[in-house]
Amino acid sequence: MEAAVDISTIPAPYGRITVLGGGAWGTALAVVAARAGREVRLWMRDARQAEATARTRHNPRYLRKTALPDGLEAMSDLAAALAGTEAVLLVTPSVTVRDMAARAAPLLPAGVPIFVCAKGIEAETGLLMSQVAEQAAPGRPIGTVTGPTFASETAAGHPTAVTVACTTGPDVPPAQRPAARMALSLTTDTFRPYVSDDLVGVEVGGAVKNVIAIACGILAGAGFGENTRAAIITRGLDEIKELAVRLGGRRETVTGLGGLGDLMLTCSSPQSRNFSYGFQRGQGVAEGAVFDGAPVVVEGRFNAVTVTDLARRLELNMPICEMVREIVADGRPIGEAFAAYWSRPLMAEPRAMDLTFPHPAEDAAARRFGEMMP
Ligand SMILES: NC(=O)C1=CN([C@@H]2O[C@H](COP(=O)(O)OP(=O)(O)OC[C@H]3O[C@@H](n4cnc5c(N)ncnc54)[C@H](OP(=O)(O)O)[C@@H]3O)[C@@H](O)[C@H]2O)C=CC1
Ligand SMILES: O=C(CO)COP(=O)(O)O
Repeated sequence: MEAAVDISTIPAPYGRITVLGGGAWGTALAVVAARAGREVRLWMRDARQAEATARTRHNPRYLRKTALPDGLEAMSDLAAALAGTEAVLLVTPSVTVRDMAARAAPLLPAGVPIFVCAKGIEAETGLLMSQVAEQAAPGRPIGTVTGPTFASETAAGHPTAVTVACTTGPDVPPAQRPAARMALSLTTDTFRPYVSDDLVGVEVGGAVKNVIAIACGILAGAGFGENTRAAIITRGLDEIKELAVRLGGRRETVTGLGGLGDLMLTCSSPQSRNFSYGFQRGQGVAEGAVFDGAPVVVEGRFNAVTVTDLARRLELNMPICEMVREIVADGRPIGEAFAAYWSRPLMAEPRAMDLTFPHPAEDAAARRFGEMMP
């Protein structure tokens, strides 16, 4: 006989969810939540875009082919979007998270959780996105939904898995914890969330992988193949792990969906804006001419600086992120920056062995890469 399920252990999904940000990922998450049976309000800052979305049932600017399901309402009035909501997904670029959370806070009752889905680290403070939201909208659980998720594939119904993590009060039973409730609230036949209690670990993965993806893009654009990509992904994972652990996250979280999963996706697909930005730079396209000058959200370009600022403060060695910073922020020629990265002293894997030797072919590397890369 099958064991009876104790229904007190099953989380209650949220009834109404508000998504702040009508870009590609905000629209995709709103579609997922509506498909999962939630009543969804999708807030976008542009009134004309919201009106057209509501009228045509398609977002005219992002994921244009995706028909919006019943139960999803688009609007530009922030107070109306947040009225009566039970949980918020904040899905605007990382530089806007503090402002958006502060605008939402007075319109949200205490206790309504905010899940920040932007990937990054704040420039002025070195804080993770959940920590930024916690400061700007205190008095509520703060979490994230993250993982290897291209918006267009999620919206098209490709099987997609994410990690959901959230702060929780000490006495909250497992089924009432916001991460579990949000995971259930977003579950559909094709969208499968996992729950994590390591918010720091999953967020560090999301912030740093975009910088590593730029490095992979640059090297692919310069003509290097899969050996090089695998090396950068693996050494990039090591940088993510070091930062996550230093900030209080757990080592094993880094090999989950929000770490290795997202790193693999972003580092190996031209669909990624970060990879694609890097690819164009690696082919010799000048900084201002990438994406023909269009204002595309490339989080890693900005976060190469925020991540390395934080690493420097923590005295943590993150050489791939430093190389990307030199190229995208300091304007160092790619060949020179890569040669310097590649011909650093030889060392041990793992870092704990603490072993280094001078690189015997440093000058040859500088000549080779300096000649063949822009
Ligand atoms: N796209 C993806 O596959 C995924 C993206 N993410 C993350 O989600 C975040 C958002 O990315 P994504 O949706 O793809 O980006 P998009 O460029 O597709 O959309 C950005 C959205 O944010 C809005 N926005 C920009 N600035 C502001 C502001 N100051 N105040 C309010 N709204 C603003 C834009 O409005 P407008 O159109 O009016 O400019 C637009 O609706 C990023 O951190 C990204 O890394 C995470 C997982 C997957
Ligand atoms: O975060 C993403 C996939 O998980 C989207 O990556 P890009 O921002 O590089 O397109």
